[in-house]
Amino acid sequence: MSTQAARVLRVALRGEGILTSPRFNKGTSFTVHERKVFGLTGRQPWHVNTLEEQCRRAYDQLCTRETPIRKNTFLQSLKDQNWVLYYGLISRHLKELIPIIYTPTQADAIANYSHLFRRSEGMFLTFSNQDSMEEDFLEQTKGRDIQLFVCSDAEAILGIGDQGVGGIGITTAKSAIYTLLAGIDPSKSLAVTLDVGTDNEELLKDDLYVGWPHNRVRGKAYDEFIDKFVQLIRKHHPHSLLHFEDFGVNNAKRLLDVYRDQHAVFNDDIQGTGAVTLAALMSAIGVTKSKLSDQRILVYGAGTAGLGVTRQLRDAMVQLDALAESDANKRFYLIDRYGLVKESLGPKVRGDLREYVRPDAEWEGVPTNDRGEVELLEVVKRVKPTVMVGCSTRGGAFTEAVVREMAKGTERPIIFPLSNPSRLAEVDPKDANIWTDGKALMASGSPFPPCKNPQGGKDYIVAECNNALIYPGLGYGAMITQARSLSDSMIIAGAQRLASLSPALSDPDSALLPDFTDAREVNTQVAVAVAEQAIEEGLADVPWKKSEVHEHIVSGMWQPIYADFEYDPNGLH
Ligand SMILES: NC(=O)C1=CN([C@@H]2O[C@H](COP(=O)(O)OP(=O)(O)OC[C@H]3O[C@@H](n4cnc5c(N)ncnc54)[C@H](O)[C@@H]3O)[C@@H](O)[C@H]2O)C=CC1
Ligand SMILES: CC(=O)C(=O)O
Ligand SMILES: [Mg+2]
Repeated sequence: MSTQAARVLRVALRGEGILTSPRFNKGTSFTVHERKVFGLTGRQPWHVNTLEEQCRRAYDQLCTRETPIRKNTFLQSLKDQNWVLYYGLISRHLKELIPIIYTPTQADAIANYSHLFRRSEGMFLTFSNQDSMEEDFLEQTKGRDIQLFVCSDAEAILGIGDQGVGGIGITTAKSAIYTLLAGIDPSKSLAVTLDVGTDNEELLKDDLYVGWPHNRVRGKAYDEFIDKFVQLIRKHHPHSLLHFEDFGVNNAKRLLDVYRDQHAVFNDDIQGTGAVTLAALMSAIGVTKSKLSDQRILVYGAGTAGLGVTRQLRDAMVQLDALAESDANKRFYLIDRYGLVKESLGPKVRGDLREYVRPDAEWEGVPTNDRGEVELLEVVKRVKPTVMVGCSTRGGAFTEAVVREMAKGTERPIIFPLSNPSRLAEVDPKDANIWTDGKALMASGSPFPPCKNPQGGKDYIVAECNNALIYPGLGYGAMITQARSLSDSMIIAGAQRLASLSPALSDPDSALLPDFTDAREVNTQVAVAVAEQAIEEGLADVPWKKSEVHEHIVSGMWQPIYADFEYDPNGLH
């Protein structure tokens, strides 16, 4: 039982004020005593409901909404009304409802943000208003103990690209996942959209677009705007964690590198995706009984996530298999929109991919397309990859020919189509399962149904390899220890802990990662590993021994349970 059940909060709001505050509203669950004290007796029907009853009613209402996007809108509206009920309901139906509030459905909600708009949530910092940025920032944060900022400039939302101000929908979703899976108190986190304009012509043409209708600001002016925001966080919330989400490929890694020595910052698409993919791969090589450094890894889509995955796997080969970094780099074959990343592409290749550029000599005699590029199928034929990871946003790119070719070169092809939402997955796991005769070991970015075993026997559960399975724990482990930074070793510790929880460890025919039904327990374990590592490395700012970490992690988690309220004019509001 949570310690929070017996919590008493002193609250300054009364009447309509408390009923319209999603943080404090309990709807029909206000007690008779609270109704008297807070002026609610005449504002509520007579019956006092339990949270359980409220959840049943809300679930019945949700079930009348027939499409995922209508369910998403219903849940958003519930979140605007009552946080405990919203989180309580989703916690009771985690596996069913995470795809509604997160990928894949949230992608549609974001793409239609200006048309679905009812009420704003989070903080909107707009380029054209930057002269008053500090004032606007303090309006929402002054006196609040904000421990987590989740921000996006919305240039690369999931796989659906530039979504302008609609990108607030990814930061609110990622914040909600922090609460659901790592118990972050929703009053202590803030979702922020950094509206620097958009290059999405559809949005710019739309007269209902609610963001700043201007082309994306870039270069020095962009950097100064972002810096202004980061310096506000450093000044007013020095111990908070700053989570970057879905920035464009030219900014994501660059901003992480600029700020990681100044503040505890985390880029989910780079570090979270890298960590969850490392865990899935460790689990897969447990099945194939091989080492990380034995793999030939093809990464299709060398953008933010592709590079994040490559670096994380490379660093793990160095740290866990004692490979020299230059040798580890050679285990990777990167493909982007211009084909294989190789020497003769010259300046077409982004600077941060340099370490993985393949020498031209290695590709002499290999057929190229009209533009002289080496395409995916030819790379597969030549390299015989043991692992193929997709982060390209190209739905269906792992064709039947590609997958069958891969299966010729390796006994158990490891195939991770990570692009979101579901329609952008590089291959539907059901097809890859058939084309490999059930041999493929798979994990996907969005949820997919289990695959039938072509030989009969039990279905193959496709693990959901989404950073949401690990980032809440990575972030919470850093936050609770007030770590000065989220180090690479803390991330590897989290990934190893996640891999140790894989069902495939005890049964090689099972999923490569734990199921999302268990995602809260999984993230708790990840947070413990991260916090222990922070203490070990001297990065933590708490006087705990490692043996005390678990207790602190669990007792620090917010639970969707109603506290008892007392009225206090100087209390919370
Ligand atoms: N499963 C997970 O946890 C995560 C999944 N993702 C997904 O990965 C995908 C990519 O995301 P980001 O890296 O943030 O985007 P990004 O835009 O930085 O990267 C996409 C890369 O794919 C390349 N690309 C485009 N067309 C291609 C083609 N035909 N062949 C090869 N490469 C091609 C682009 O040039 C770019 O470098 C998205 O669908 C996103 O939802 C991203 C983060 C986490
Ligand atoms: C999962 C995630 O972070 C993405 O698709 O961008
Ligand atoms: Mg993302």
